[in-house]
Amino acid sequence: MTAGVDPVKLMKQEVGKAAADRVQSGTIVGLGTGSTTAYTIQFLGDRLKSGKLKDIVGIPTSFQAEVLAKQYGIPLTTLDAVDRIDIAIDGADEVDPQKNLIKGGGAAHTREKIVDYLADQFIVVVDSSKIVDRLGSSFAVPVEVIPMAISPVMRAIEKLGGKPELRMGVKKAGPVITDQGNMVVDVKFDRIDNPAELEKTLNNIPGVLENGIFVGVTDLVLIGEVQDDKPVVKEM
Ligand SMILES: O=C(CO)[C@H](O)[C@H](O)COP(=O)(O)O
Repeated sequence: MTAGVDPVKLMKQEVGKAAADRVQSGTIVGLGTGSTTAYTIQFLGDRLKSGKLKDIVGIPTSFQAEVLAKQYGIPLTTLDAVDRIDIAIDGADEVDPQKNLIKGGGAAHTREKIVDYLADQFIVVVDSSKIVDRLGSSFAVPVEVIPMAISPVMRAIEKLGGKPELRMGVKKAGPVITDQGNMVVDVKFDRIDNPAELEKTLNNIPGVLENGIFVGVTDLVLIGEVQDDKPVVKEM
């Protein structure tokens, strides 16, 4: 391992690069959000610049992804201009053995779900700490809520047995505001037995825009691990 370099950062870099390696010229690419996909976006930009990759066009899943794509010279388009996405690459906060996910650690799960679900191939990039036996083991479920509905939604979630907490800003007074101008409630459940059912139940509460449970959509998970002091990428 390179002395003094954070091993998690190295794993994220390696896995971000491995995902970028799977993108082919002439494709429409969903660009995920977070610190891992930031490396993918950077590597895609490098490849375009060197000519190894040609004619890709990106669809960002957040303002962060859009800014990074512009910084690294990736041309962008919108869902109004294309009717399909070839490949989407995105991070996750938890991955279970069925490749179901919790996402939304960066409050971008609504746009991420739209883009990732539209892709012919959806690749998830994570470091090994994100792999869990059961969703909800360590991460709360992010739920994007329209601001005027915050109180009734939090009450409805409590009735479902969840412990909701309004996500607060860091270096910003008050709640986190999403790219859509909404708020995020992080919901801890004692145990999630049926992620597919919980995903639907949460989305049925009036005022909820989208939650961060992704079921049955992941094609491939690339997992960054450290082995013999070196970062390696495994597939699931
Ligand atoms: O869902 C997300 C943002 O809403 C991210 O993909 C998720 O939080 C993982 O981020 P990171 O790669 O920084 O660990």
